[in-house]
Amino acid sequence: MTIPVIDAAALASGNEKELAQFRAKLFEGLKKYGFVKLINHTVPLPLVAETFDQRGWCTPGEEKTWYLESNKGTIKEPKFSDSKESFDCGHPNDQLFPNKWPAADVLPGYQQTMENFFLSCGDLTLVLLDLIAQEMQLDRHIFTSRCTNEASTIRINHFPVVDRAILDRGDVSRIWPHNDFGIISLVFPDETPGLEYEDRENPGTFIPMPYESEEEVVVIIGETLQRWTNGRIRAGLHRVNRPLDMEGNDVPERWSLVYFNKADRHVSVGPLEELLADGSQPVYEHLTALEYQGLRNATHYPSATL
Ligand SMILES: O=C(O)CCC(=O)C(=O)O
Ligand SMILES: [Fe+2]
Repeated sequence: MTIPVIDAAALASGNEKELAQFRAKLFEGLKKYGFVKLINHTVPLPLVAETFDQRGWCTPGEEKTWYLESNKGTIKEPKFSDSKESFDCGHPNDQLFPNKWPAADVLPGYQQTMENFFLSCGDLTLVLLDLIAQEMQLDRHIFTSRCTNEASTIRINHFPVVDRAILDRGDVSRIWPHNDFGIISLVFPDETPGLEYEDRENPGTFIPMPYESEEEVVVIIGETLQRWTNGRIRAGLHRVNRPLDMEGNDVPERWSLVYFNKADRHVSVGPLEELLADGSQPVYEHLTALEYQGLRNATHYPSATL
């Protein structure tokens, strides 16, 4: 089971024939595996590199206080914890949970880079959602009419150097197996191996996602798209492990950038009517995206407030 690497150049060129081929491959890969990798996508590579360079938030010491206050995600559980720290932020104009930024002199340029990265990734996700809808013979805006990216988030994950014995003990991992909650996610990993996807032919076993170049982005189906489509497209279960072929005791440091594209907070994450038109019974209940996020956070992060 090998995740396809798909050339997305047609997104920029707009060539109709190439776009139709891209659309078909995108849908086929996402449906079969829950994951695809794209190259020649529309997020500018210098912007990805610039965002990776924003590692100042991770400086040990007091400067981190602002980040810990703004962080919505990192909650340590006593057991089965993730050995990582992360910075999250949302849409630049999010009114409900406004972003908190460090003072400009603490991390110059940080806010601007994060906002640019947010908007660029957001644009790509909306284009992909329209293409998926078209390939399913649905109204092309069926998903994007429910998603303005106002509730979407980006996360910079930092996996510090850790003693291999701690990870091998079995109660701490880099990230335990999970589905992302949103519609689709974009993951930009660094070159340190670690991201693994579930082998659907052998449930419960995971396959390392090969890293070929900094030009690629991994697209992952999230639970909201699974629910909207009443299970026709399934979320991609994944985890972050240590590099399998490493030597020595120190598991090397790793970074990743993730864009979680999420449904607008007031919309239902239950099956869409159009997906039940063939008479299939709804498999998921209706609740709003905000309620769903709260429910999933409570499962993943029992002490989280959001
Ligand atoms: O670090 C990665 O490669 C993936 C991160 C991830 O799955 C997440 O943050 O939800
Ligand atoms: Fe994830």
